[in-house]
Amino acid sequence: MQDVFIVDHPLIQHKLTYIRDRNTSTKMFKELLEEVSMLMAYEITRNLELEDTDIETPLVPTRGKVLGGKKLAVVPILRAGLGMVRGIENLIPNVRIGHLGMYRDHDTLQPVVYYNKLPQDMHQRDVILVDPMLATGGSAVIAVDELKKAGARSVKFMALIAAPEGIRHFFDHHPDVPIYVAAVDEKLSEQGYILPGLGDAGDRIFGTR
Ligand SMILES: O=P(O)(O)OC[C@H]1O[C@H](OP(=O)(O)OP(=O)(O)O)[C@H](O)[C@@H]1O
Ligand SMILES: O=c1cc[nH]c(=O)[nH]1
Ligand SMILES: [Mg+2]
Repeated sequence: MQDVFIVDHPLIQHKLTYIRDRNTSTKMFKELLEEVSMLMAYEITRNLELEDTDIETPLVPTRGKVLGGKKLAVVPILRAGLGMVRGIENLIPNVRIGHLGMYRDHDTLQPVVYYNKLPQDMHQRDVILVDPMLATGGSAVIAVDELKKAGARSVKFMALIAAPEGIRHFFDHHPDVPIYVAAVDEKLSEQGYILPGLGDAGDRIFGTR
């Protein structure tokens, strides 16, 4: 399949420009990332199943639609993925949250997994995996490996910015998992940073540099 959906609503493009800007404060960075995540989640959840339900308005009985029984989970890749969770929770307050902790080794750029806590009933859940950055794609590939190992019913990957190299690497391993991004940037730097990108997402969210 190899589907890449670029969610480039004008509001998202506007906010993304300020997210990229090095002069944007930690507070604004977090708020903007949350807002963009909510807007992207609106698009990702477009095909959620609905079922009929009978209710009464103050005037007459009627039939309405509510979300069907399909179970969802949001799984952020720590740390930076945490910055995208609240925006999704604003739309789906009861969504279950799993956590996958990993960081890129600075020299090898290989992901190192340090934490895995997923809902027990993953085989019943459709998962939205979130991480702002898809750079070499190494972290996302390992994360989807973990989700598939846990039996996830389906997986969608939502990132803010992707590098073309990362998209290719991701689909080499998981062609069945669609990618949703706000932007596909030009390329990776020699140090494995996305260009033009936004710098180190985790450091900018948590103010660690
Ligand atoms: O596609 P890749 O080349 O694997 O790079 C992307 C990963 O790098 C960043 O995390 P980082 O390793 O900086 O950890 P952090 O979130 O704790 O800062 C980012 O949030 C992704 O998880
Ligand atoms: O540009 C990049 C690449 C990997 N991780 C980041 O946070 N930023
Ligand atoms: Mg980081």
